[in-house]
Amino acid sequence: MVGDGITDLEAVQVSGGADLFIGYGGVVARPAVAEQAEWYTCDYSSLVSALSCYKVAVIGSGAWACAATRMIAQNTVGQGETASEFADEVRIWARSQHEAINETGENPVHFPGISLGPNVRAVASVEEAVADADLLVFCMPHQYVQRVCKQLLGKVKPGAKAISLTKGMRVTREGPQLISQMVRRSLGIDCCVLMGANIAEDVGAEQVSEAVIGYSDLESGEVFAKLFERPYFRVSLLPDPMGAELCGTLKNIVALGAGMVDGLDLGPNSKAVIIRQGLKEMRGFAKALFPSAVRDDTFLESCGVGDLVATCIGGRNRRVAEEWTRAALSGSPRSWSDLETDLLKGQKLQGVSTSNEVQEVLAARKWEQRFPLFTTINRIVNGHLPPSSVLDYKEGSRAPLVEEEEPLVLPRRNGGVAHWLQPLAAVAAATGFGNWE
Ligand SMILES: NC(=O)C1=CN([C@@H]2O[C@H](COP(=O)(O)OP(=O)(O)OC[C@H]3O[C@@H](n4cnc5c(N)ncnc54)[C@H](O)[C@@H]3O)[C@@H](O)[C@H]2O)C=CC1
Ligand SMILES: O=C(CO)COP(=O)(O)O
Repeated sequence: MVGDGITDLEAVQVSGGADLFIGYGGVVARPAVAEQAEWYTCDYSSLVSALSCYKVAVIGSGAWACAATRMIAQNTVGQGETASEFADEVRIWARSQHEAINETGENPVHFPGISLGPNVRAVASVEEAVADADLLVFCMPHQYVQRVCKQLLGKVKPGAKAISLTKGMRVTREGPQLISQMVRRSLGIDCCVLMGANIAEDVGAEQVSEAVIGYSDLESGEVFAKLFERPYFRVSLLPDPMGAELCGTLKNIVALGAGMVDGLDLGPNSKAVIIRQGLKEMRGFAKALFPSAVRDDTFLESCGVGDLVATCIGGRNRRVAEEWTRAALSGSPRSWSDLETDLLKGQKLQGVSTSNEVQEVLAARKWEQRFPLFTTINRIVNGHLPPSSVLDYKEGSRAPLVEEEEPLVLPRRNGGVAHWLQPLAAVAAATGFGNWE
């Protein structure tokens, strides 16, 4: 309800009345109305543009979701009052941490010690988060996105735009499906991607970082670039959304290989072998899936070589794979899920399930030997080869897959029967990684 009289104020009723009263003082200015109205304006054009400014919802509240929310909130704070492009408030869907975020301003579990911003409001329900939002920022571990999309069917504002910060993919009966494709298909809205070398804690500490926004619709890409760009966060637009998203997804597999190299106590030369071959297979896989869409240059951007290097040096996939390798070599193997719980404290490991998903595609298309590093990492992850095989990836990709009970003949360099691989395979098989919710 918009009005200028005291009786107009009374139109707001809990049941059956107006939800909100906007006081208008452009013709007659009444002090009592100005005082009691939830929102008061004397200027019609600022009212119209304030009503039409973009409302933002972030779906997810993990480490990267919190760092992203913080950047967005820095860009939108105070904008609503000056009737600019974005509404001041940023809503974040936080399943279990909403009360803590609203009370303390930070997520004490996933992103402790970093304030998200005074204009951030956390909600417990994803439906409430997206209710009247124009810009939806999807940022959650990839295995949960499909379930959330199903929950949001019919709940998203028509004409809303989305962007996915999630790194991962799904394999359906029809073949691989990127997260942005899933959002686009299930919710019927445009979906860009933001990908880059973006370790959440470093972005939260405002260390200079860069990212690309992969877009199909330039107008959407430009809106999201304005939403994210900060002096410490450099955003460029890239007309190759699929290439960018596949880079972000596949580098998590390569980072597992880099962690294995660290667990084997090898140095930078050996890690460079993994990074170089990994980049080659990332490009090969992306171009094999989408030959006419994926561009070579994409792999030289922050989403490509940038993210690959950052994750192979400082990412969670690298860290967990290092510990997994050390445990395997010590003769007391630990499962991936056990290490995830222990080391990541509620954050999620994406590389193991992504490796299994990508391997499904490689097996279905008989591409295993075209992608020897991906294949070898997958066999190591599942306990069919020892971690030391990671650098012998050409041989590893040729090694026959064996049943868990059978003795395993190692690749030539190591020789002999891997007696310790049997418990390792059992531990790996018990991970449950690759299960979608
Ligand atoms: N953390 C990082 O440095 C970066 C992460 N990414 C990517 O962003 C995506 C999200 O990562 P983070 O925000 O770091 O999340 P995270 O790894 O910190 O995981 C915690 C999140 O998972 C959610 N979650 C846990 N169990 C759930 C369930 N059963 N159903 C629904 N949600 C559940 C939690 O609510 C929370 O939002 C991932 O795809 C990741 O690869 C991308 C760049 C950097
Ligand atoms: O994607 C990331 C950095 O860009 C983070 O990778 P991790 O999940 O391995 O930490």
